[in-house]
Amino acid sequence: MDSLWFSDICGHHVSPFTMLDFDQSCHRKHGFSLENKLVFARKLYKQALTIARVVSPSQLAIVPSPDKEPVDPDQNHVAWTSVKQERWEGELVVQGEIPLWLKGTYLRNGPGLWHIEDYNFRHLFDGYATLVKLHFEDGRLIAGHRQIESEAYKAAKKNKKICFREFSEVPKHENFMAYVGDLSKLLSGSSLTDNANTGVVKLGDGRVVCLTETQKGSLVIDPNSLETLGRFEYSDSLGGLIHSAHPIVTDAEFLTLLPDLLKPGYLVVRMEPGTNERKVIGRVNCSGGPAPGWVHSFPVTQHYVVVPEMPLRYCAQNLLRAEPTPLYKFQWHPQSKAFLHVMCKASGKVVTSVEVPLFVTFHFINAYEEEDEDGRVTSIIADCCEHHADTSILDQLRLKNLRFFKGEDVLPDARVGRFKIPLDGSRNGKLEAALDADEHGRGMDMCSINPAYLGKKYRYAYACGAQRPCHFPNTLTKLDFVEKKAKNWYDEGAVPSEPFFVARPGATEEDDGVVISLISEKNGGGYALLLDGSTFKEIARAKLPYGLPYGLHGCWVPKK
Ligand SMILES: CC(=O)/C=C/C=C(C)/C=C/C1=C(C)CCCC1(C)C
Ligand SMILES: CC(/C=C/C=O)=C\C=C\C=O
Ligand SMILES: [Fe+2]
Repeated sequence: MDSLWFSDICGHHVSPFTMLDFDQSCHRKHGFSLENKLVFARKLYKQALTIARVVSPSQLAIVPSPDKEPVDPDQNHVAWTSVKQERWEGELVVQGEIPLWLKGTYLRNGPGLWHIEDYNFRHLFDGYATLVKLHFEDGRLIAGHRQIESEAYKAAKKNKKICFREFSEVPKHENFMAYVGDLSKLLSGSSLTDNANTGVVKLGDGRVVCLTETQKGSLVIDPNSLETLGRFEYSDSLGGLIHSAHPIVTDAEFLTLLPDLLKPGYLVVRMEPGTNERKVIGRVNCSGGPAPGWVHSFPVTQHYVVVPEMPLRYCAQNLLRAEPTPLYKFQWHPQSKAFLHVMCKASGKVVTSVEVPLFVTFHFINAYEEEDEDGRVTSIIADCCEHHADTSILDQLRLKNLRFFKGEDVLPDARVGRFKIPLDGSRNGKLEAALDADEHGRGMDMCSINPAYLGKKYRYAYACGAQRPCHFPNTLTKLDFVEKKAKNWYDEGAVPSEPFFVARPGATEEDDGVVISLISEKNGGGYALLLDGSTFKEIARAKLPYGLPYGLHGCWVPKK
């Protein structure tokens, strides 16, 4: 398959995967007419025939495959069970005390529906998005959840089958012609999902947007009713089909990375509040590999954007496959090495690109600049939830693995990986654990910080850690990078979601605030939990009428 190349209508030889950027690349080079599109469609058809000759039928997914995942109701923790109903809202009875200063709505997004009819999805990341809200006011708590009405979700419900390409699921085709049709839709991007199931952000202008890794999966929602209001249309002509699922969002800007699959690299872009137009800050070329590394997230300092180039790279042939590979749409290229690039936010210049030890991360935690006594920036520190350069965590997040826990200690080890990037022209950066990983049970992911410390030297982070034996992060942990200690919260059999820090208005201490998490209990129940940001002790909890599935990332919408 590596030798399979498409040629675009302009005669450029490009890999099938770079054709995903077809609109962008051809437009840039030649403009884009209807006539060109037709010529392209004809060529595409011929190329699909070529692919069909070299790829086995199971890889093409023409034949519906009998790949239902077994679901054992006794083993099925509510965290990994589809949400019970489309929507619900109600006031919760609070045990303990919600601080009166906590006024606003915590929103949490995540993949909450993992089946259509009797077809069960395979991977945690495939589920249709469920948005949850916790509205705090006057010590009271109103909760609710609602399915996000993406095109992918609506089409699946209407047609009773998967209709778009999800993280690991691919629509099944009745026959070869249907496959060819779908292939062309893949290349134009129209068959990609808009299932915005990863995160939710509040833009500086107040709009609230749910996101995933496809750009079309940027959906505006109403933070009160949780209604899906429509697609967030980027008004620029930057093109491309994918972006980082975790933009950096402040009241002043929205920064994100657009991987360039045609000429391996990344565009660093910025969007101002009140606009839908992303403007290019600069471009980074990859230092290794046949394709850019997966960029689920990236960190910034006050003056720089750090662009990670992981050896886990986007992969053309895995994208075309219908049956998931252990690394899904990605491939591990250790020989291509790992790099971190540093771009100046003001000028767009790449000030350094350093090789670093191989790493695997979904989530960067924060980054900051280190200065010498004359105030010159000498290096950058960038922290992430690092999986010891082991990609097996991706497969561990298959629903089959999450649902069948028999008490074995199978969660792969993770740590807070701390990169040190020298700015003196040296070619290599360092990677070490920021604290002993035993402090948090060698589980580490789903992090948050006090947002006032974004890009600045910071002391605390909140994340999910592990109490072993376990198969998934099952604790909430507060990390102290000065004392190199962690405080852990644990409830036997419970699956907590990302601890989200909200600062007390007027606070001067970094950890003065509360930490919010939603807990899925082993008995099928669930509750909202508030911990004190400083002591990390419980201050309030409120039982939900039924347990909710696991969720990913959240945001805070303060009450105006
Ligand atoms: C839920 C989560 O964290 C990640 C979701 C990732 C998705 C939906 C990725 C989708 C993709 C495609 C459908 C095709 C192109 C590659 C890729 C961005 C992985
Ligand atoms: C839930 C998760 C990793 C857990 C590992 O310990 C990763 C989620 C990634 C997407 O947002
Ligand atoms: Fe994420």
